[in-house]
Amino acid sequence: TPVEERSLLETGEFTLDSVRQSLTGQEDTIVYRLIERAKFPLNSRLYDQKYELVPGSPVTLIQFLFKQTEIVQAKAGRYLNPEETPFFPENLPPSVIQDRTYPVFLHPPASSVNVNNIIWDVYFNKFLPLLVKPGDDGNYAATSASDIELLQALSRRIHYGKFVAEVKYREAPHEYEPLIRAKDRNALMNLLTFKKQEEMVMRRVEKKGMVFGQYVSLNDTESTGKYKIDPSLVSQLYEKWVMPLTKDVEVEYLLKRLDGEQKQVP
Ligand SMILES: C=C(O[C@@H]1C=C(C(=O)O)C=C[C@H]1O)C(=O)O
Repeated sequence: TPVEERSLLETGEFTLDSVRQSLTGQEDTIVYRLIERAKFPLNSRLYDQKYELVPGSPVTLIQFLFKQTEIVQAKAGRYLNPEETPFFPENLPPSVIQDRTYPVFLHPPASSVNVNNIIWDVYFNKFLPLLVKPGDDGNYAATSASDIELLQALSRRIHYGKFVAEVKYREAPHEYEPLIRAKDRNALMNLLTFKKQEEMVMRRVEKKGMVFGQYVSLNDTESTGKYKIDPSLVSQLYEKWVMPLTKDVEVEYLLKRLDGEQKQVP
């Protein structure tokens, strides 16, 4: 199996390289799911409580369906996996199946970082209107299923920042520790940022938007030059939100990285 497709929790080989390979594999999932969501129009009634699509409840239909989905998936053990972060963590039921155990790689006090409320807000208020055409086809069940899968893929990618941060910390603890103790967010952000890597990611996801978003025809000479989603929108999504939020997760994780750890004797 290509390394991009294996879970690092399976192999236990966490290095900056292997973590980046996992992020690369996750790009494929994100681009496929963008293409799937773009098949439906906005369907804004799903996201607007005033239509009261869930009778007698103060929540939007998407909130209702998302929470119910997480409840079912929690029973299957989804959130025992440290790569997964719930959007509605309150009162999730325990897993009903005998689950495998996961190796502990993350620093436990820092592993609970959760920015899903920000991902939710950015997705519905800023990004979705750019991705889809306006309108309402009433296809709420399929549209919400598509939103849920896409949001879960984005959340998994962004929260992978925890694994990235742990790897970077272990590679250079003496560089990180003073900044963590000083709670210096800006200096931490600078230390963990690799501009060249970010530019590569942006170019690659745009290319994936082109390759995965082609219209396939049996007639070789026929090329419409059109794509199922705008490839530059994919790199915009990464530049404006996915990478900055991944780095926020890295910073938040690092700020908690020394919690519960004994102070070193100088
Ligand atoms: C995830 C990393 O940390 C930062 C975030 C990146 C991203 O979100 O793709 C890329 C480079 C770094 O600035 C990394 O170094 O790979």
